[in-house]
Amino acid sequence: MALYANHNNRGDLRIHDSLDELATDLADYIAELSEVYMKERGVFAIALTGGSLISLMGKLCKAPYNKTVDWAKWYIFWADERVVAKNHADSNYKLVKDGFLSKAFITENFRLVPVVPSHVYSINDSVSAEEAANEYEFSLRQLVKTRTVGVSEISDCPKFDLILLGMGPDGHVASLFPNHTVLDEKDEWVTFITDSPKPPPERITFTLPVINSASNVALVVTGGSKAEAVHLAIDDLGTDCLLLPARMVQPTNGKLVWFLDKPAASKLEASQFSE
Ligand SMILES: O=C(O)[C@H](O)[C@@H](O)[C@H](O)[C@H](O)COP(=O)(O)O
Repeated sequence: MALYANHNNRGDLRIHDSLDELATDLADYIAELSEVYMKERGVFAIALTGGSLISLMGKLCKAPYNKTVDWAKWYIFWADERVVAKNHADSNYKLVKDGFLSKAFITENFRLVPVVPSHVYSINDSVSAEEAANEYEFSLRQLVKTRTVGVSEISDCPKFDLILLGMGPDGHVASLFPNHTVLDEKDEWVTFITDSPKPPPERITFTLPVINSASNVALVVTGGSKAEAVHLAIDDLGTDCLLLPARMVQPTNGKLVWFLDKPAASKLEASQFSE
């Protein structure tokens, strides 16, 4: 059985006994939001990352979601991407394509989960990290103008309907790593780094203002190696951990939800939970 809690300003916690249970809850959550924004805006703008998140989203390609979700209205983005060729094993696009989109593209004879290929915004993999980030931001600006992606009420930032993030054991999210100057970026929507502590070194990433302008942000974090970072990102610990990237995820007008398994949640202060 899952445990649910609301932890002050650190969002809703959904803690699951098994990865299978977590994956079902995650698929329900994404499908529900997709329906809400389809009704409200006519489209659903979702940003993904890489990592284990993508296989945990796998249930969306199966019944009932493959029939109930209006995939043709989905617009898919990456909150971070490694600057490698799209067919490279390190590519977050390839991960999503193989694990999800290959089951999701409309082709002539194959309509399992029909996401429209032109609604999938992968990076230009034939230019430098800086150029790729600039081009990605330029595309986003066009889509914000047409409101395919919403716009924040309090800044000019894009307002994604949902940004899905993983978290590393060091507390990084997207390609926002601890103690990196990229955390201070306030003006750009999409920026680049060439010195990622986690390989490969060259990446593009949404900046914190963009992540924090989303309507919904979900952090999907599993495994005991993340337990300390989960504790630092969620529990009330004074000022010491305020610069942990995952703790800096604080949607201004949006909703934050944590999908955790029990090992990832094992160092959280326990008093807050109810079954
Ligand atoms: O490009 C990347 O490296 C990923 O986007 C990265 O931010 C990932 O989401 C986390 O490292 C968690 O990954 P796991 O869930 O696989 O541990």
